[in-house]
Amino acid sequence: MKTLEIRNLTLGAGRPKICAPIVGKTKAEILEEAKAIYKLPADMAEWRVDFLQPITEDRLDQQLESYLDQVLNILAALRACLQDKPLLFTFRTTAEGGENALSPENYTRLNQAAAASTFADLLDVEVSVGKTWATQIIQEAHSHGTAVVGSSHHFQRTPPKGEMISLLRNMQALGVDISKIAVMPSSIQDVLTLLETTAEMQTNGGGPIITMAMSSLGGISRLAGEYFGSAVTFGSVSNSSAPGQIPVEDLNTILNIIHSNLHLDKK
Ligand SMILES: O=C1C[C@@](O)(C(=O)O)C[C@@H](O)[C@@H]1O
Repeated sequence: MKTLEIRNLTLGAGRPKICAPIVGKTKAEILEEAKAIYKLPADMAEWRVDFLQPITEDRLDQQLESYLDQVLNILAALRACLQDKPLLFTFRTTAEGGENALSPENYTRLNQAAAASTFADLLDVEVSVGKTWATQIIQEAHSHGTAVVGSSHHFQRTPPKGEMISLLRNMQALGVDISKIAVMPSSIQDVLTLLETTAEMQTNGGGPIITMAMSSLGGISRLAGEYFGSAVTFGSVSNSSAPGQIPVEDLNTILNIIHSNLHLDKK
């Protein structure tokens, strides 16, 4: 599998990297969470921008300019706070399980502004925004040296394996650097389908992928990335950003045990 270098991290090789989401509603809360993450064994942080209390909650699209100023101001402060830890910028839309919504045009403008600031190392781009918009974001991100995580979230179900593979491959064809899929399992068979998809993608030669089955039923998928081929696992700090996330410190312990166990045969 191709790997991706982000600052001091190699994504797609060795132990999965731990990403801690920041879900504060205000600048003060956001920076407090970033300070806590800086001290934890998290390899990187994700700012879930959709959790930020917008200037006028229901009229985000109309207030875009001031919203962009607010976001970029916080992004600069986050960059300083996290120092060398890579930062993923994510606006998760309500349609994909997030806390806020933007028109496709404004979603594109927000992500392009974040890329142009160069404060974030990676941008999460929901491919459901459409090929034209996604391509514009990816091009802008790459022109500033910002990597892109293509994403697709299924909070109601686990799609069949063929559908998940097509989704992940289509993201790769769009030119993203990492492709991610999150699904909701309703049985252990769904979790196995997700793991099987991950293992199959690992051998297809594309870039790194990130997969998870949400809720406690899917817990194993957040731990077993080194076996099946998921490059990053999201772990909670005080509040989680999705069902089933495991606290960062527990994740670190378990991932380390799995990693050393996997290398026992080589000793
Ligand atoms: O896409 C993901 C994965 C996630 O939904 C999870 O299930 O851990 C958590 C989100 O914050 C992140 O953007």
